[in-house]
Amino acid sequence: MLTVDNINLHYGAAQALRGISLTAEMGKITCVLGRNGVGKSSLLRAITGQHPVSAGTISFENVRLNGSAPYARAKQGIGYVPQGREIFPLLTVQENLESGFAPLPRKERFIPEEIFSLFPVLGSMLSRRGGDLSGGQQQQLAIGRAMVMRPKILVLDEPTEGIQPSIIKDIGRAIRYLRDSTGMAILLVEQYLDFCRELADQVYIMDRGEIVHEGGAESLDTEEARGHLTV
Ligand SMILES: Nc1ncnc2c1ncn2[C@@H]1O[C@H](COP(=O)(O)OP(=O)(O)OP(=O)(O)O)[C@@H](O)[C@H]1O
Repeated sequence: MLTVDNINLHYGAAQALRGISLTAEMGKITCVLGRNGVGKSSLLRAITGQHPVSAGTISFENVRLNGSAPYARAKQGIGYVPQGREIFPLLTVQENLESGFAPLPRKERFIPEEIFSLFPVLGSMLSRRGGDLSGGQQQQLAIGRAMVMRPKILVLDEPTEGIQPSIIKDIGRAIRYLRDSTGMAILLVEQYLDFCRELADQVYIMDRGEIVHEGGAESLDTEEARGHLTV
C-alpha cells in the first residue's frame, strides 16, 4: 500500500500541496480528481520523487520514501506515466520500451508479451520513431514502458488528456486488466469524471492543494462532489 501522510509541497514561496493524506491499496484503482492547477501533478511528483516535500511522509509497503531519488523509487516498484507522456521522440518504440529496463536486474530485461496483447499497435510499430506516433499511441507506449519494469504500483498523470474516445476505452481496459491480473495498486489523477467513475475503487477530489472529498466511485454522483469539480 502507498501511504501519503500529511504532505506539504512548495515551489519557492508558493505552496502547491497542503496537508495531503491518502492511501492507494494493492489490487485497487485509486483516482484523484480535480480541476486544472489544483496540485494533482505536484502530488505525483512528490510520490515519484521528482520534487521534495516540505512536510509529511510518503511510504510504500511500509518503507519510507522521503528523500530517496526517483530511480530508487522505480526500483522499489513505483512505475510512473507522466503527464504529456514524455516518450523519447527520436528513439524507436522498441527503444522507448527498453528504456524501462533501467531499474531491472539483467535477467529480467525483456519486454513482457502482455504489453502487446493489451496494446497491439505497439507490436506492429516497434521500429517506428516515438515522435511519429499519434497522441493516443504515445500514451499506450508510455504505459507499456512503465509496465516493462513490472511495477507494484502504477502512477498515471491524466492518461486521457487529449486522447480520442476509442483509445481512452483501450486504456481503461488495460488499467482494469492490470489491477485484476497482477494485483498491483493503481493511482490515477484525472480531470475526466466519467473515466474515474467507471474505473475507480476509491476516489479523492483535490481543490487548491487540499483533499476536499473522499469516498467510493458512487460518491462522485453527489452534489457535494460535483460542486468541487465544476468550474
Ligand atoms: N515548477 C513549478 N514552479 C512553480 N509553480 C508551479 C510549478 N509547477 C506547478 N506549479 C503551480 O502549482 C500549482 C499546482 O500545479 P499542478 O501542475 O500540480 O496542478 P494540476 O492539478 O496537475 O494541474 P493540471 O491539470 O493543469 O496539470 C499550480 O498553481 C501551478 O501553477
